[in-house]
Amino acid sequence: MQLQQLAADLTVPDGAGSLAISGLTADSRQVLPGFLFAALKGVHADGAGFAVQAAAAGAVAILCAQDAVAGLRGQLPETVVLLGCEDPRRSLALMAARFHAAQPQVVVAVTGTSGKTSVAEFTRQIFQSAGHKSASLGTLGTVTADGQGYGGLTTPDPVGLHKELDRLARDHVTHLALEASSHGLDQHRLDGVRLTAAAFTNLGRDHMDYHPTVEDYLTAKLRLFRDLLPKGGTVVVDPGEKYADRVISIAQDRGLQLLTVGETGKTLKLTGLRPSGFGQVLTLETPRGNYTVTLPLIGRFQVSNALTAAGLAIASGLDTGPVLRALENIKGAPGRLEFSGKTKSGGLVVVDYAHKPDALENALAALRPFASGRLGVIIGAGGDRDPGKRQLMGKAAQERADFVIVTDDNPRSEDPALIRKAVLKGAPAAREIADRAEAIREGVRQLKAGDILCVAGKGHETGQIVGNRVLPFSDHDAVAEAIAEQESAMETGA
Ligand SMILES: CC(=O)N[C@H]1[C@@H](OP(=O)(O)OP(=O)(O)OC[C@H]2O[C@@H](n3ccc(=O)[nH]c3=O)[C@H](O)[C@@H]2O)O[C@H](CO)[C@@H](O)[C@@H]1O[C@H](C)C(=O)N[C@@H](C)C(=O)N[C@H](CCC(=O)O)C(=O)O
Ligand SMILES: Nc1ncnc2c1ncn2[C@@H]1O[C@H](COP(=O)(O)OP(=O)(O)OP(=O)(O)O)[C@@H](O)[C@H]1O
Ligand SMILES: N[C@H](CCC[C@H](N)C(=O)O)C(=O)O
Ligand SMILES: [Mg+2]
Repeated sequence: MQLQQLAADLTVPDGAGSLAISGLTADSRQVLPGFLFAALKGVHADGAGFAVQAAAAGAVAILCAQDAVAGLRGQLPETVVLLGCEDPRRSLALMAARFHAAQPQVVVAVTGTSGKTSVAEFTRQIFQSAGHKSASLGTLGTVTADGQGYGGLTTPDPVGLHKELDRLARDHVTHLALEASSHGLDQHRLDGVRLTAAAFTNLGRDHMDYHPTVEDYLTAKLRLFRDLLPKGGTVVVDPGEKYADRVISIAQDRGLQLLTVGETGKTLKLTGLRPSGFGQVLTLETPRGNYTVTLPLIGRFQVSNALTAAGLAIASGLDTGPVLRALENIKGAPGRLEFSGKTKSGGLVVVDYAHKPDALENALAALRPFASGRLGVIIGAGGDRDPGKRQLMGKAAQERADFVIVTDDNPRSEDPALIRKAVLKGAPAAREIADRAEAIREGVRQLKAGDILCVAGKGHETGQIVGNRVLPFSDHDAVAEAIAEQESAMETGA
């Protein structure tokens, strides 16, 4: 693609417009001959410091902040075109959207502290049930009816994201639901995505290592509604959620369509809710009539997630009746309150991805009614992530469970003992078992008939990040092994 097409909204230096660009990247290590390299200021490094390496690797153009142009000019060969701009992250994303131009016809996005993966997955399943070739994209990677692709970040970098949207569209995927993380929104990873509708789930404690204040965290999330959703788009929200008023006022100020769900919602108004076996029966008032829906999932929060997903599907043009019928066959996202095993003694083990205080409270509250005996939980906290949430997670676990085991999650570059210590501050009565597999074994050993054990924090993950190595680890596998070991010990009378 020619530089002038790629940089349609920027001033391209004289004579450089016809320069052919063969690819884009913000990582000098990924540059190939003919590439444009975007020099971005990051959390750890300044990309401008890698411009010389990028040029040596074959970059023919460099996108950078306007005030970096003069400094870089002297360091680079004359032939390398320097493209200064106000906001290089935004410009890179818009370029990526032009370079990888195809997108599914309908793209919806969801943001919030918890529930993004679940809402994106439910929305995909509803789209699919209406006969549309569909995908979801987020923490689980790309999920389609054919299976799951590799996942890294919740919201991929803009070049990777637009490449994936282009691939999906070429693969005839017409409907896509994607997760918008606060990091992704703040870093303009989603700019250039053509959205039909956007939803807000909730805002609780997370990522206070990255966002200086809750207001800053909320502001990042609100970008989805303020900057990314175009005029004519629909905002889906439960007005009863904390901070929903901020989302609604943006929708009103910008004249966006508003679709509200939940007890005080108008389009999908929840008028009744009762448990039924391992599910819940919802009664709903809608402009298309009243419905009774049996949701095959437990937990009040899954009701919110299901209604938000239904709202996104309706905002995308699907009919209310079939959308609500589709909820009756919805499957929970992998690793979210997922049944993982049953011990011979009659205890149940559930794997859940709660790794923030609110999520943990909600997951344990959802399980409590099903525990005729004790409710136990295994928790840890990730390294290189918001340290302030650790003690609060410990506290939530101690308050809501009958026994707590504190173990390692993904320590990353941190000392795992110090992470556990912070969690234990909130749960002084907990047992500490560093090794996650051993913690799960011990949790399983504790189970008697009617007890439930919730293994929290890692959900669908298949690795444990220790330092910069990813060691194979799956909570589901560890649970299966612990149950099998216990059974063979019982058989041999050990
Ligand atoms: C803190 C954070 O979000 N960092 C993201 C950010 O990196 P950065 O720009 O700050 O990186 P940096 O290391 O400071 O480097 C600055 C620039 O120099 C470049 N560089 C660096 C070294 C080199 O040799 N050459 C080179 O060109 C880098 O490519 C980068 O462009 O932009 C990168 C590209 O988009 C992301 O990969 C990276 O995610 C890191 C790996 C990460 O761990 N992010 C997590 C916290 C994250 O984003 N999580 C969210 C939230 C999850 C949720 O709760 O839902 C997610 O969406 O997954
Ligand atoms: N609407 C909700 N409100 C509160 N907690 C929720 C909600 N939905 C899910 N949870 C809890 O949060 C955990 C993570 O859910 P999910 O993966 O859907 O959220 P997410 O926003 O995608 O999280 P992440 O940002 O880590 O990707 C679940 O396992 C559950 O414990
Ligand atoms: N998307 C989340 C994943 C956290 C998963 C948890 N197991 C941990 O490592 O903290 C994050 O990047 O904060
Ligand atoms: Mg997610």
